[in-house]
Amino acid sequence: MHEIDSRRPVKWISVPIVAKEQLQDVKYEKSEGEGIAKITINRPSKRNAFTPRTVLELSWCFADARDDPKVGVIILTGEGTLAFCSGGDQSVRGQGGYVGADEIPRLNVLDLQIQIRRLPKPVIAMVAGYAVGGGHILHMVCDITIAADNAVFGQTGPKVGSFDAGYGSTQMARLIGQKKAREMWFLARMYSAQQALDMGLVNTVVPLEQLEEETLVWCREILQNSPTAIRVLKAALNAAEDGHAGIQELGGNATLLFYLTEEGNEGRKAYLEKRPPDFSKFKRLP
Ligand SMILES: CC(C)(COP(=O)(O)OP(=O)(O)OC[C@H]1O[C@@H](n2cnc3c(N)ncnc32)[C@H](O)[C@@H]1OP(=O)(O)O)[C@@H](O)C(=O)NCCC(=O)NCCSC(=O)CCC(=O)c1ccccc1C(=O)O
Repeated sequence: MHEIDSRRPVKWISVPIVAKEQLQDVKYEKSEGEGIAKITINRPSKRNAFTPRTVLELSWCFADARDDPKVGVIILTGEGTLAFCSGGDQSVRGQGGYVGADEIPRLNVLDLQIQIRRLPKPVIAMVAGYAVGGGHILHMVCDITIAADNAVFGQTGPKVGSFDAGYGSTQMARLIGQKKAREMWFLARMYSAQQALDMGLVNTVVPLEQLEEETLVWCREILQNSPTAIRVLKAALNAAEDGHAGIQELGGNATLLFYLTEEGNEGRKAYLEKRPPDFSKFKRLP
């Protein structure tokens, strides 16, 4: 039998990181003088269906919005009035996932869902037209959904041979309850904006022509409130449902806040000054 030498030396090859490129499938905008970022899926001829490339571009934009200290709230939307997003682009679906230029099959929208969920700023889905399949899940993982009166919501997975057994199922059940979630997935029906509002799937419904105006009102109201309070509340609401990952997210916020205190800095300073830390002046509050 051929012996494998598991102690053989390794050869490390330096790998260049691909730099971010021009956006093709997504529009990324920021409001002048205000802390609002808008990310728009820009494939209206495909009802804003996403490919691996679209998802990658969305991820770049969300990362930028996360890192920009001037941004306090992010809008996710779709180009045009016919669709927010119609889910994975079935024309690039291959064996084992959606296939892009690199020919690797991916389900990278799952990473995007996590990125939105964990982003420490509110993400508002601004939905006109269809939010179906993976597009429906994207709006569900956003913190708030503002729907136009022409919005249509639904899961098509069981019709096209797909399903999301992650947030697409569990978060849906948290939002609308187990019975309704089973109905939505098993029957794969479409629901109007009003029905979605009645189920607790969206926060409000407004006339299509007022969609952006109303979304901006919500954004501006959020921006008037404490960013740290909102950040920790988002993490707390996630933590109750996300197990260890949720606690880690909430815990990260506690560490961040501690790093901002004199007590937290005393430990760091003492280490760098090669002296014992003096925590005696810090109160032990009840
Ligand atoms: C959205 C519709 C109901 C809109 O209907 P209508 O307004 O009549 O427009 P059409 O004429 O049907 O469409 C116009 C044009 O767009 C093309 N198109 C629309 N949607 C898609 C799509 N998803 N993929 C590819 N192409 C699409 C359509 O073919 C037309 O093109 P022409 O060339 O003009 O003919 C309706 O379009 C519709 O039902 N669309 C399909 C919805 C759907 O089934 N989506 C896929 C669901 S499965 C999914 O999203 C999986 C996602 C995923 O990656 C995933 C993986 C792992 C775990 C979880 C997930 C996850 O779900 O997130």
